[in-house]
Amino acid sequence: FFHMKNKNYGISKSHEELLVPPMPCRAKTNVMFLKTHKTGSSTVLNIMFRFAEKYNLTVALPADQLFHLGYPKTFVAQFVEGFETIGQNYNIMCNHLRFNPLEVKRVMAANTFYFSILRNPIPLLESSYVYYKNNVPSFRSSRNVKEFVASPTKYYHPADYRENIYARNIMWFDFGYNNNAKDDTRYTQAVLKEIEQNFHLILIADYFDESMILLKHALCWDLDDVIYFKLNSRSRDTVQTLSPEDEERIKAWCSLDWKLYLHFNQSFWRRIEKTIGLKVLEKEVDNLRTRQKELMETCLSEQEAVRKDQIRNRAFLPFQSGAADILGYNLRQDLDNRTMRICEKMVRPELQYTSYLYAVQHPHKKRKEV
Ligand SMILES: Nc1ncnc2c1ncn2[C@@H]1O[C@H](COP(=O)(O)OS(=O)(=O)O)[C@@H](OP(=O)(O)O)[C@H]1O
Repeated sequence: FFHMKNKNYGISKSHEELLVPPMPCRAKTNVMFLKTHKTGSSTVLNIMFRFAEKYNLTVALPADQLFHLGYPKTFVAQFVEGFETIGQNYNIMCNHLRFNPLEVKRVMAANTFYFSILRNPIPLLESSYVYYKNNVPSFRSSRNVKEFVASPTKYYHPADYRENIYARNIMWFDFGYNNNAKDDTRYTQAVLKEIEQNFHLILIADYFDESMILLKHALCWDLDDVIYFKLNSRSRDTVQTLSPEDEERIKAWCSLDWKLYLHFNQSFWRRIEKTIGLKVLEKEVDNLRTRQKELMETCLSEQEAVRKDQIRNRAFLPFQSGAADILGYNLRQDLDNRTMRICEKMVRPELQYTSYLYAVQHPHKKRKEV
């Protein structure tokens, strides 16, 4: 896995790069991704699964018929298929789980790289509302997201805390903390510090391409490893609009997530400045988008995601939920076998990919039914 860290920069090098000779680095293959909800995390999971396949890595997959690692229960090692025999020898872990560092460390090697992704809590709550409309009591009992955020306590009751996790500070919850905790500075500072200690990198979904470049550098991966097609997005007509007042209400209602987001958004940009710099970032983001466009032209019949009822092959139909129309892709039918394999991986939704890898890694177990 050795290659030069700067090999994808192209011909024109920045002043800084010429002064600092590129350091050889080794691609990290022990990686844990905390998959947060409605943050672009299915797109990241697809990147992780493709990397795992490329290098024949062992993935810590959910046991038996589950598609998540025990979520919303706090993670324990027994949620991983084969843990009793495989022990602390997994390379990749990226299915949904509620973070619990000591138990995750029982599964992942000591030199594992930990990262996660956050999204602005305002579009996140709207996305969550539409997606979990039928599952979450406080969403079910309100007419739309505007009505919910106008007076959340009218719909959000302590008796339903467990079912209501998607309605308040969901990222805080995914990281393993109490999403109904009092927003007290000493407490939030302590949590932020703990997350900083547990994770090597926190990405920001609102700057997804910049995040992929930072990830590529941190992991010493190739550009092609972080090329993606956007997965799990909604048709525009299932997105509900929010006013500036609604946005302020969400910041107050999800204040723990808001603090989390502000903190790591700042450290994300500081990290970029300190490592690759904005100039290199911009150039690499351009490269990523060019490569992504090329691959979309190669792989797809339509050059974009299509609505659920337009997806021809049901094997590529993403899981549908709530009031959302989750988009997917149609592959071109004239692809040669090798290209077809590459393209299939790019568009394979989370559940189908989890089931497929499970069948490959645990051939004697019953396949997960999607
Ligand atoms: N590349 C990229 N850039 C920006 N945003 C992206 C990207 N990929 C996915 N998304 C958006 O993320 C939302 C889906 O998130 P998840 O995949 O984490 O959802 S899930 O919890 O696994 O169901 C979903 O948001 P909404 O469309 O607002 O619902 C996706 O559109």
